[in-house]
Amino acid sequence: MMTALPVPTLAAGPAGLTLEGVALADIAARFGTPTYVYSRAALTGAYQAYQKALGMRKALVCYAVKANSSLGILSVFAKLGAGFDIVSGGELARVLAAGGDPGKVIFSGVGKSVDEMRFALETGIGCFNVESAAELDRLNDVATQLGKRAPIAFRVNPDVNPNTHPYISTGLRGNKFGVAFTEALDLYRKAARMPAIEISGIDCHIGSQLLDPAPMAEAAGKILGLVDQLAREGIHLDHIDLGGGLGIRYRDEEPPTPTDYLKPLLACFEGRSEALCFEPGRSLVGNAGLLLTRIEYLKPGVEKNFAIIDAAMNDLARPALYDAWHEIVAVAPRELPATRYEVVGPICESGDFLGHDRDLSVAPGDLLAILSAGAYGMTMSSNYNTRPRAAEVLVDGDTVHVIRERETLEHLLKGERPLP
Ligand SMILES: Cc1ncc(COP(=O)(O)O)c(C=O)c1O
Ligand SMILES: N[C@@H](CCCC[NH3+])C(=O)O
Repeated sequence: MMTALPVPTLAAGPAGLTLEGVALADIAARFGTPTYVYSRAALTGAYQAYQKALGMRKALVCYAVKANSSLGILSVFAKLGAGFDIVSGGELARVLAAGGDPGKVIFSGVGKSVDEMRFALETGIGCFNVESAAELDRLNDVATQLGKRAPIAFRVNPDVNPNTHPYISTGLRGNKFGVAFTEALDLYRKAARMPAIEISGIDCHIGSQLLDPAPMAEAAGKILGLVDQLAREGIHLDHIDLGGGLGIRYRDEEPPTPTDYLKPLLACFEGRSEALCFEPGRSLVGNAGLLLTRIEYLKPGVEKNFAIIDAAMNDLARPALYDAWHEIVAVAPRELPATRYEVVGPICESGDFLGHDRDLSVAPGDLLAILSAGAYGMTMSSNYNTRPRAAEVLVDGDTVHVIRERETLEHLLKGERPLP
């Protein structure tokens, strides 16, 4: 059964589940619960799968920081030589604090503020992915004031349906992201005349949790047509950024490997001189992490039985937000017939569930592992119900590093004051 689980370094041992050989029960005893637990070997393996798929191609993998922005995770990728895709000044500060190379940073996002542009220009980031005409004007002004030139790519919206959840699809005409395909040529012409703008590339990202390479290959074909048209006008690009989006297995999905996903894209760019760039998030971290939690109570109900755990929607929002499925397994299943449970947290919302109808052989106090929680888990967590956020640890062979201490109530109340 364990080989069917999506976390590559998770295994069943005599003392229950282990990650890279370290017992999850020991981690819970040392650090408490709820705790996010990551595997360095799994992070490294996921990054290397991209490197292998890219082979000798001139290419840069820019990890999408929004998927998991903890310094410990960023430092693993920085040491591997990755670039970073950021969407805020805060994410840039994190990349720098983790030892990332600013020259390998690309800055995406539809709402860059003047302060964020200034910070990024002063830091010397690799490229701004510009998402509107107004942003281009603002960037030209800010760079002029600083006496700098801003390297840019336009994020072009190719109007391709990625066949994913509507909340995480970004490349359709009706989305807020990027500049319209039909508008792109004129914007490049305008940018080419701006003194503080340096045209560097083109970018496109159509959505997340993609399980089929075909929509991205269609988008790449459209982008390529634009690149050639620009070249005919004397506007030559150094790089082509094909975004992120490759999906992972949460339940029974069969996502392509990076090699299979990139194959049709690389075929499009065969023999071309531009560097390629990718912005994967979920596929680098999603299955390298799990959320370790303890059952507080088992509560039989009239219609359903509830397993009430010490993690909640504030720790992992994806089930409540997207009705997303995360596999939930007992760390040390009991010799009991399985009971069907609603796995829920302590928050005062009926939407506070981590999983519906899960068959578990457990008793109160037992540990559960909520799998595939490495991406968009901690980064989307909150303090709702004044709940301190979970700790995070990273397993690295025999060593378990605390990469984020559990929040305390002092952290939560800091900066607030009652009226005098
Ligand atoms: C601009 C941009 N790049 C990269 C990503 C990373 O996507 P994923 O985590 O699906 O690889 C996202 C999120 O969808 C994004 O908005
Ligand atoms: N937050 C989403 C992914 C959004 C991707 C960001 N562009 C998720 O948890 O699946």
